[in-house]
Amino acid sequence: MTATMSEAVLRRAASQAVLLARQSIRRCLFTESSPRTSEAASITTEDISDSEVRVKTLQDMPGPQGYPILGTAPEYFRKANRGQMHDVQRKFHQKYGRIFKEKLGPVTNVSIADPRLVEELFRNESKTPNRPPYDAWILYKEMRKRKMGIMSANGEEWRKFRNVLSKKLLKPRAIASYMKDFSDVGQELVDKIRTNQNKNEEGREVRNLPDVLYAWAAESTGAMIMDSRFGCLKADMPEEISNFVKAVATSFLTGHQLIVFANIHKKLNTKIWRDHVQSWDTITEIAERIVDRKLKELAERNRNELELENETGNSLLEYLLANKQLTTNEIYSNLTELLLTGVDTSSNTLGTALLMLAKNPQAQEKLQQEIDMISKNSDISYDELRSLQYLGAVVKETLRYYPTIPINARVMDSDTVIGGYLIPKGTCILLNTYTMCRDERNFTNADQFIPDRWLRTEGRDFNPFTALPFGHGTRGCIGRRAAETMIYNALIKIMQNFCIKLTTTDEVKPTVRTVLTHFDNLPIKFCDR
Ligand code: HEM
Repeated sequence: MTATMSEAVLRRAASQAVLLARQSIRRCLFTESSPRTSEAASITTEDISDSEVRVKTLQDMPGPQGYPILGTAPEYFRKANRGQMHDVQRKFHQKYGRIFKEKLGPVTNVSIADPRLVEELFRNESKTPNRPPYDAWILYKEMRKRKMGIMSANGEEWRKFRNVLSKKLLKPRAIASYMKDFSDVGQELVDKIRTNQNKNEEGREVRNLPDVLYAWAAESTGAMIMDSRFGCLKADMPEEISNFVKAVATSFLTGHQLIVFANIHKKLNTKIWRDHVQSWDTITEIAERIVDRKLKELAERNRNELELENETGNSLLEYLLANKQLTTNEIYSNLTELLLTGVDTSSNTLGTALLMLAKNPQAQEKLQQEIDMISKNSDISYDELRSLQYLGAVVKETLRYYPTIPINARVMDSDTVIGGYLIPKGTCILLNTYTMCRDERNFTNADQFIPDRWLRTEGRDFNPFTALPFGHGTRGCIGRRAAETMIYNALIKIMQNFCIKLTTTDEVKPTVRTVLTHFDNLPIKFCDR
């Protein structure tokens, strides 16, 4: 027991654990709406042993010893493990079990990889959950005196942003209004793929495919967030926009390099830090220019008319400007953070989905058959899109097989019991989505790509807390609906035009730099259908 934990806290925690154990048994045995899992369904009172009910402390928790002062940090920097944080964590879980602790320098993190523990964590969340701060973003914002946005803010400030933005981003009707844009951008992606195909090959590779997918994501997200068509996929893309797209990519890459020791990089003014600052400056400047242009345009329109429309009809930007709950500076910062978050995640998810389809020709054929049922020449509605079951299953299976965010995280804002351990307030808990999704105990044939497992007819037999690629709860991904809608639209257009094939038989390994990416090696080619 650590000195900082009072008896009262421990007693409260112990009774919390007993209560949780009882609730968990009751839920599993009697509640229809609880996650149905073969494992959970077979839990009995005997499974909750005495040792689980008696609360333990962090000191009792297993975990790697690590090196003096540095802890396990060197493990992640070893050559073989670089960019493989998801796999290092998986191996630690294989050795130490479903919950372990590790010291990274002076900080102790806890990792979990069991859907029941994930559920426990989410059920204990406060109304304003926190993820670990993205230090590089925070340092930049402090330096330039910029406001935080939905990604970087915490507490009541975050809640205000979330409430305002959810009204537009989480409502199906609001997302449905972007269908035309997403479909048009999907067509532009197909055109760009054709332009960039190497002309002398049959089944052609595409030059700079990751950049093309990045540009697609910037164009789709921009259309939704900024109410602007940037022209990222056009041959005559303006230089300003080209710099903008590059800046978005640089900001994420350098942001990842700055995950550790961001403050030291800032103090020493290293190249990584300077590039990071430069990319944020570019993004902010362009984002602010777009918002200002819209503000001017709106000032010339009838406000009452605008306020009436703003629930569904108007774009996100018009809605934010009309509803006035956020200041102009808050709008700048929120739109920029939405754009930054949306582009990296969506482009990499689409890239990985294409790779999985290339690797699994049968799944690709089945998807093409479903898509061929819809007319090539008429616009598809949002409801029709959501009814394409196999398309949804392919994207879900891609995100299970290679979750784009392989490790989610929370910083608990009160002492919490998870898995029978009292975890002190302020501890960072890593939720290992990748590890859980590749665990045979959670998914049958976990190392195989089987979209059919997501079809309603297949009687899903896994715990929904195992595969949460968009996170969960009030802090879960606010762009989920938008991301799915833009990815579905892009896949429809691609499948209508091309068959995708692998260009290598070698093993293709992803790397993790906050997002899991195949952009360092995406060996696929596009053959005309
Ligand atoms: C397939 C693509 C995407 C994936 C896999 C993804 C995944 C995630 C995950 C795992 C989180 C953390 C959730 C949590 O903490 O529980 C998250 C948060 C977030 N995502 Fe996404 N995301 C995607 C696309 C997008 C898009 C397109 C946008 C913007 C339009 C977006 C905006 C955000 C924001 C703003 C947050 C922070 C929400 C908050 O703190 O309240 N995401 N995303």
